[in-house]
Amino acid sequence: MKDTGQPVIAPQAGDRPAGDRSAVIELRGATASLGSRPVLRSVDLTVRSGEVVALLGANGSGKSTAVRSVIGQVPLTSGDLALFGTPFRRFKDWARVGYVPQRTTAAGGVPATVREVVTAGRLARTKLGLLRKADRAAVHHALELVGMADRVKDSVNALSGGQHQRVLIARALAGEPDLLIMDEPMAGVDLASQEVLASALREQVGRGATVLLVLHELGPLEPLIDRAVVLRDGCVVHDGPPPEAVGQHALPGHDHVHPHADAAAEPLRTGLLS
Ligand SMILES: Nc1ncnc2c1ncn2[C@@H]1O[C@H](COP(=O)(O)OP(=O)(O)OP(=O)(O)O)[C@@H](O)[C@H]1O
Repeated sequence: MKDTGQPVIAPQAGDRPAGDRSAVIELRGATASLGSRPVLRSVDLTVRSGEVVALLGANGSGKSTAVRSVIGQVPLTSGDLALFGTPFRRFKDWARVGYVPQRTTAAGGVPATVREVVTAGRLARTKLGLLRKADRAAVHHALELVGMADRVKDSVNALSGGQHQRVLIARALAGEPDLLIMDEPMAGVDLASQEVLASALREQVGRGATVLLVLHELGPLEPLIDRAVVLRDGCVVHDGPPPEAVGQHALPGHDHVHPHADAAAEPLRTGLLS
C-alpha cells in the first residue's frame, strides 16, 4: 500500500485482491460517433466487481462519451456492451446503477429541495414509488455521507457549487448502487467538499461497490483507485496502474484545459494527459 500521508479510514486500492471477479462493465471494440464525428474508436474497457477505475484523458478525448455509452445515452455504432454479465439490450436492472453526470453551471429551473432531489435517487428501489422505512433511512444515510443531512429542506438553488455536487452524489448513493459511475465528480468543487466526497466514495468502496470515475486528475481519490484507463482521441492508450500523483501532469505533452472554467476567464491549464 502506498503511503499517501493521509489517514487510512477504509480499504485502499491495494487491499483488494484482483482475483477473477466478474465483469460489471464490459465494453468491447466500442465505436461511437457524435454528429459525423467518430468519438470512440474501438474502445475496450472492463471494470470488474469491486474495482475502482479512473477514466483519464485530455479534453475531448471521449471520456464522457464512453461513460454515457455505458449507461445507454450514446448508442454504439459497433462493438459490444454488457452490464453485470447481461448484454446491454437485455439489461433492465438499472436500480443497480448510480450515475452522476458531469456538472453543468446552468441553474435548475425548478426549485426542488435537497430532500426531493436525493429521494429521486431512491425511487427505482421502492415498490410503486412508496417510500418505506428502509428507503427513508437510505436517503438519510446518503445525505449524511455527503454532509448535507442538515440541509434537507433547503432549495438546491440556494447551494454552492460544491454543495450542489454533494447533493447529486447523494442522489446516486441513495439507491445503494452496485455500480457507481461519476463524470468528473470533483470538477469545480471546493477543497472541503472534495474531502467529503472522497470519504463518501471510500464508504462505497468499503461496502463493495464497483466504481467508474471520469477524472482529470486523481487528487484526493488517488488512494482508492485500482486502475486507470487513459483515452486519447477516442482510443485507449493506457490500461493499468494509475499514474503517480504528479505523474500524469509530469508526462510530456500534457495540456488539459479545465472544462468548467468561467468562459470569460483565461482557461485553467492543469496539464493533463493529451
Ligand atoms: N453533442 C455533440 N455533438 C458533436 N460532437 C460532440 C458532442 N458532444 C461532444 N462532442 C465532441 O466529442 C468529443 C468527445 O467529447 P467528450 O465530452 O466525450 O470528451 P471528454 O474526454 O469527456 O472531454 P472533457 O474533459 O472536455 O469533458 C469532443 O471532441 C467533443 O467536442
